[in-house]
Amino acid sequence: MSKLHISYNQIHKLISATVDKYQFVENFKPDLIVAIGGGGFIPARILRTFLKSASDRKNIPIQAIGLNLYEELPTHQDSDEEGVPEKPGQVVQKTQWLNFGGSDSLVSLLGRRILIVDEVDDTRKTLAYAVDELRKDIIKQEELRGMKPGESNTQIGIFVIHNKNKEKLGVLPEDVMAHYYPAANMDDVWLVYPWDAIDIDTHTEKAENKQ
Ligand SMILES: O=P(O)(O)OC[C@H]1O[C@H](OP(=O)(O)OP(=O)(O)O)[C@H](O)[C@@H]1O
Ligand SMILES: Nc1nc2[nH]cnc2c(=O)[nH]1
Repeated sequence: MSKLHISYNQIHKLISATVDKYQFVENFKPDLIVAIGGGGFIPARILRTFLKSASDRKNIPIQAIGLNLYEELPTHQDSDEEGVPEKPGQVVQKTQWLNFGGSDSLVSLLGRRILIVDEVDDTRKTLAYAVDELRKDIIKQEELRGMKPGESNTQIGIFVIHNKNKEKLGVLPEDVMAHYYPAANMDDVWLVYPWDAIDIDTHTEKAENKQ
């Protein structure tokens, strides 16, 4: 599978341009970011900078969840190659989730405009899983408050740096797709992100040369 290196600068500028392009501070008005780790953490933090600057409001809180689908492919032991493509596993593994519901609850989801952030939408399995689980939590919280499902009018939107143009294995509900904001739409190549680089200078050079 061919690869494309992406630099920190390219990511930063893409995120900035996307906030302007979709005007989603005005259109979606996110008030809670849920970052899918590990790849969603750095984009979420950069995005928060531009959301704050566009809305002139205080920082939007970022909550973290951990989901894992991809497995490393075996490489030669003496290989020092970076950014080796991985293959998707069968099921998404939940390694970390939101803390809510009990008396020690940290996050109320009800009535929020939740923006899920990840770096890449590939097969879409991870995003579909995240939305599904989040919706279950919203319904649980509504039940706890004696509300019917959907009564709290909690909204979910999605921001990704890269969406790959390909057949998707995961399906997102229509109301979520209405607030789906990819910074860039890409061919189906393996994207090598700067946080996976061992040698960041070589990585950045390749990214600048569109390699
Ligand atoms: O659209 P999909 O095919 O579901 O792939 C997208 C997911 O794959 C990567 O996660 P990974 O499982 O590699 O975990 P990581 O973020 O910790 O690297 C990436 O961060 C997305 O969450
Ligand atoms: N780094 C990286 N992780 C992924 N997870 C799913 N697709 C990709 C990709 O193209 N690059």
